[in-house]
Amino acid sequence: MIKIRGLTKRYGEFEALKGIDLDVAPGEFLVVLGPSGAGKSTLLRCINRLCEPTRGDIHVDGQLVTDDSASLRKLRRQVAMIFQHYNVVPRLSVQKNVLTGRLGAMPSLLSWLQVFPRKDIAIAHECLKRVELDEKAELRTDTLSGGQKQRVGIARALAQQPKIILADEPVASLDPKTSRTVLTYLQQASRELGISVVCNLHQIEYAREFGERIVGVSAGRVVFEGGPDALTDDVLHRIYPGLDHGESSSSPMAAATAEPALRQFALEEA
Ligand SMILES: Nc1ncnc2c1ncn2[C@@H]1O[C@H](COP(=O)(O)OP(=O)(O)OP(=O)(O)O)[C@@H](O)[C@H]1O
Repeated sequence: MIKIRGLTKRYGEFEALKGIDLDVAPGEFLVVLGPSGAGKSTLLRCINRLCEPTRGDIHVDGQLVTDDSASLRKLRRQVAMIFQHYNVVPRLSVQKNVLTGRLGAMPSLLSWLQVFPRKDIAIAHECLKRVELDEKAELRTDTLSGGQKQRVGIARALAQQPKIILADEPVASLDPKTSRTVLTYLQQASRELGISVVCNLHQIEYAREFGERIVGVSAGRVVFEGGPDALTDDVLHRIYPGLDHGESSSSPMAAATAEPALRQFALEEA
């Protein structure tokens, strides 16, 4: 479904991606795991052309993606995005937020007027059912919890009826129980609808639990590719260089797993 060859991205003199080769199969749930600054977001942003690759080719569903407008329009219809901070419109209802996922498929006058055909309202309702939020459709989105907002984010992505969902740290702002719930909805949608998911994560235990395949990225390179069982301590050292056995009384794996919690703590302190 996605074929990436020789993907390089430079920001000025700095090379954030250093020749990535990667394939994602139809319906696959792929987790991209790596430390902060490894290049995970840049990789997703290059796939959906939010940022322009410096070198390399990306094929989506057999078509080479280029920067011409027809190619980009097609890409935007096929690829949906889920963000760490949900990117919902707080004052809009839950249903309206989900309906924004339909805008790209609607005639431009209707989308400009934000008049949604009955068919699109039915699709939004169906997507809300998938994440068990249909009863909250009429509520303002800012009345929801973080986990519920991310479920709205998933429903909005599904409403787009995409072939691919790119999820950039979708649970980084959520507690562990809510994170599992959110990832489970995403996993179910991928399985039942055959959508390929590329999901950036920091948390090793979620990568193991939800990833059918895991790609480890470190300093802009793919340093590991394999199933969850192959994610050994040695592999974790490759993905998280500098992680040393003496750093923690527990295993390196636990130390790496703790990283997002530490980051969250730092944020709360800030
Ligand atoms: N617009 C930009 N301009 C300059 N440098 C950038 C830009 N975006 C990202 N970078 C740099 O590229 C590197 C990779 O960043 P990226 O956000 O892709 O990493 P990441 O693995 O997603 O990290 P995190 O998990 O913290 O989001 C980092 O060193 C970052 O500072």
